[in-house]
Amino acid sequence: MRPTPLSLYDALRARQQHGRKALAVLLDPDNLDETSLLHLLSLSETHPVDYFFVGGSLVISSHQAALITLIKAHSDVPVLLFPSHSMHLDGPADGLLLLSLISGRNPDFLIGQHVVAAPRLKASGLQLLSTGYMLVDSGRPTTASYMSGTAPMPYNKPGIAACTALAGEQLGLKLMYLDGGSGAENPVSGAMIAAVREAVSAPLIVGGGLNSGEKLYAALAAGADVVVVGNHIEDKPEFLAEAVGVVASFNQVAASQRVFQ
Ligand SMILES: CC(C)=CCC/C(C)=C/CC/C(C)=C/CC/C(C)=C/COP(=O)(O)OP(=O)(O)O
Ligand SMILES: O=P(O)(O)OC[C@@H](O)CO
Ligand SMILES: [Mg+2]
Repeated sequence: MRPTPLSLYDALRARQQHGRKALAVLLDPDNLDETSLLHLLSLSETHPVDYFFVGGSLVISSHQAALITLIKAHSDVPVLLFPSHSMHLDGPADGLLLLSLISGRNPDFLIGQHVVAAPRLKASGLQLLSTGYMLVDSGRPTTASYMSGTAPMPYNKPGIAACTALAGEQLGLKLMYLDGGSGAENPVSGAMIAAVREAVSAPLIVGGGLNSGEKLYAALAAGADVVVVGNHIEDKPEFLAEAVGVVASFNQVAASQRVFQ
């Protein structure tokens, strides 16, 4: 009998327990046409990624569902919706990051959108991954903080991020996401990632402005379990090879260290 596949959450936990890091590529439907998506999917056959996240702060285009259908036709990589609004739920994805914006104090993004979306989410059959979403000041205003009407957490206050994540975990959120925001000038600091890592046991996703191998490596070394790259792969799809290489080499070194322990 074939074993039942692990749920998305159990697979993330299993990875984390084995010290295996993951790369998620963020696809923004507003910045992606079918030709560029097919190019990226063909690159990802040679350089396998772990997750596709799909989302953007507006989603003006109406082809999100068609893009996800195209991914599903060409790839087995799990697709997770990364919605900025309860309206952005279309497409045959595998799961959804059910974000509660715990760095902010806007009730609509803490619980309001979720109330509106709840019946549709229940009917969708999507695997829901409740996620404490934290926006961090990255040097300039970001679309996500503007659109959500919330102030990001100060860049140099790891303690605030740690207590925010801890409170989120105590409330039952299963994943944590530290985000410097799309195209962040400065990615979230290693000190903040390490403080959150220390405070909670939930798998930790980190993104925003990770546009070089060194920045990806630093986020992983500080304790990120999943690193997310959006803009830089949109601009330079060839960066996918380097990003995949950084995560793979990190995993290899970690595995060989375990053998010699
Ligand atoms: C309950 C449901 C279904 C949704 C909750 C929605 C919440 C709480 C969202 C959190 C706040 C927010 C605005 C998150 C943004 C997430 C996102 C898709 C970011 C990626 O978009 P960017 O790449 O930053 O945007 P642009 O490329 O458009 O600048
Ligand atoms: O587009 P970038 O800067 O890679 O950011 C990815 C994501 O974390 C933004 O929400
Ligand atoms: Mg974007």
